[in-house]
Amino acid sequence: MSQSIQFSSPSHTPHLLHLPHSQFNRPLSSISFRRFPLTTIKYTSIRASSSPSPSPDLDSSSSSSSSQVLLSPNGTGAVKSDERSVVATAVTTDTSGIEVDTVTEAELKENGFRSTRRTKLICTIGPATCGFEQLEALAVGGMNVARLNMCHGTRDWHRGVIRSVRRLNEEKGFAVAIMMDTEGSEIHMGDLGGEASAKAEDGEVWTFTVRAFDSSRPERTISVSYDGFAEDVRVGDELLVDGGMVRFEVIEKIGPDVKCLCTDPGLLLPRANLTFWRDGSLVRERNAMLPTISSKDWLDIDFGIAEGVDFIAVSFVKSAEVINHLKSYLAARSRGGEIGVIAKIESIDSLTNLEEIILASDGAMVARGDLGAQIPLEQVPAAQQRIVQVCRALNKPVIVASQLLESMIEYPTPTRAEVADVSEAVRQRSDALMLSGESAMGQFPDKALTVLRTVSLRIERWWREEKRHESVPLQAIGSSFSDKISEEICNSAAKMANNLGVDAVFVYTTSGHMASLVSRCRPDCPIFAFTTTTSVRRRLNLQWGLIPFRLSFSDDMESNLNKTFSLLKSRGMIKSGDLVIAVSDMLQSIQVMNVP
Ligand SMILES: Nc1ncnc2c1ncn2[C@@H]1O[C@H](COP(=O)(O)OP(=O)(O)O)[C@@H](O)[C@H]1O
Ligand SMILES: C=C(OP(=O)(O)O)C(=O)O
Ligand SMILES: [K+]
Ligand SMILES: [Mg+2]
Repeated sequence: MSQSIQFSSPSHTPHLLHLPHSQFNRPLSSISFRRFPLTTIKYTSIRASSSPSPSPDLDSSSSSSSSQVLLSPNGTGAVKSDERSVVATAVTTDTSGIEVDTVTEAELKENGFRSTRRTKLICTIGPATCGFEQLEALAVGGMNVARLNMCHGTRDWHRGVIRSVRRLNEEKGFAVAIMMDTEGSEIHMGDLGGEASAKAEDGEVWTFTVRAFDSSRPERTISVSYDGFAEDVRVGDELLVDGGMVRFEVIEKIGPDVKCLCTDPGLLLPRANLTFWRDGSLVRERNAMLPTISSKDWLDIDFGIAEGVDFIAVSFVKSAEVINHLKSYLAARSRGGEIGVIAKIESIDSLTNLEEIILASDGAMVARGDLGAQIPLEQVPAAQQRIVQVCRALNKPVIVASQLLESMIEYPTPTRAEVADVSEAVRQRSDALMLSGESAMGQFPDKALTVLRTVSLRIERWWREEKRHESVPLQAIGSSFSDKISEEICNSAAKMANNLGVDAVFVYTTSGHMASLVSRCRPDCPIFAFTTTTSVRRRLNLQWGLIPFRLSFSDDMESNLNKTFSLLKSRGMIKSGDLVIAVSDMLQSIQVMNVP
């Protein structure tokens, strides 16, 4: 038997209360069935109530699916190494209509709902991880999103990776999303003529030049991407490579060549970012002249649209304007709202305009690599906390990125300080953590991912054991009345979930919005998000606590629940007696019930 609260309007005939049904007639503990008063609130529109059968996703991964197909996500929890052997196959059973990746299935069966990982994991794909088997190992290890940094590699190379990830999703039932990260027009070094790195020693004089090389790179010479470089720098400026990992002082300018003395030695990596400082401040005039999205970036964006990426992360965002521009560009060229725009917060301007940028975006990234080159390092932790809080308040997913496990590029074990940094990001309840060089070109990509996964799980459990339910009041964000109702429903459902100790919140959502509202509350239990399209399912894979499933459903909640229970039960992913709260954005309702 279920207990429900429902909101309805005169223009919409709700399915009233969910009366006991043959499938729901287990008494809910000792509480006798009682109808909650039906709250009738007048408003003109109920989102999605008029479109109970959303158009099917055109994505190839869904084309073979029947209307009953239910897909479960990957990487929601820990994967023991001995499970890897069983993980390889997607299970498709025509009779039951279920398709599910065995990682999630095994996880839910063995450890129950509580053990699922809430913090999402992003891996930058590079030479160390671009093969199909390597990508599969990452998916099995918990990768929710694969990031492609357009600063590196050719479009053909990126296309190969995108197609491999898509194939992995189709063949193994994963829901790994793809995030394309733009190069941006910031100044960076050339590609070192094919060398993996170059060592700059203390006291050496190097030449930074805008000249192109005909053949191989002359010794101690670095090409620079920006034509105005030699004109803009001055003798005495400090040149920071890769956010200060290596430092030089400008000592002489000779036409297109700039002679620089190495003051902090280190490894120069291909296409590393360059910033310059004068009298203790970042030189920014030059940046203001350059477009946030360069002409090369626009071509990459067209490529991303054509290849169907799920997110575009925009480097060096300065204002909301560029985000709005890109969003209208995408709306005109890709199927409605299918590509999420992530603002990378990595410049002083982006901090100044933080709220408006985040409001305009579909999410943000704390891009600590470049941010740490633009503001003093000791200010980065406070900036991180502020960005995470603003994203939470405005209900946008937030990614903490760069150097989380930097030492694991070379070593199989992280430093204690790195573990503490990962823990802090998890404790701040950020949606996702990101690996960069650790997974792109490091020696231990799978181990680095395992560290993120195990540390996330442990810190999340610790949080729950300490019963640190969120006491932070969440500001109201909905603009329409219908949105406000959805928000109140999700806030209440999350609170009820914590107070009643339910096993899971089920959310039925066509656009994904309702699921993100539940995620925003960071409830104690996992959130099963049922959505009708594979593209929404993949995008939800970036958000905290959401286990996104694809399922075709109607606006009849009782039949949706029946269908979900029987599909999940038949695969052993839930069991009779589990306590569930269900919310839906078609019928704005909250129901509490035991799984029959
Ligand atoms: N697609 C790629 N091809 C080759 N190398 C890559 C690729 N993506 C990332 N890398 C390597 O991984 C390093 C870390 O990645 P990332 O942090 O995304 O780039 P960056 O250091 O340029 O900001 C890069 O410096 C580069 O050496
Ligand atoms: C994630 C970042 O951007 P990129 O790796 O593209 O420089 C960063 O600067 O931290
Ligand atoms: K980039
Ligand atoms: Mg950056």
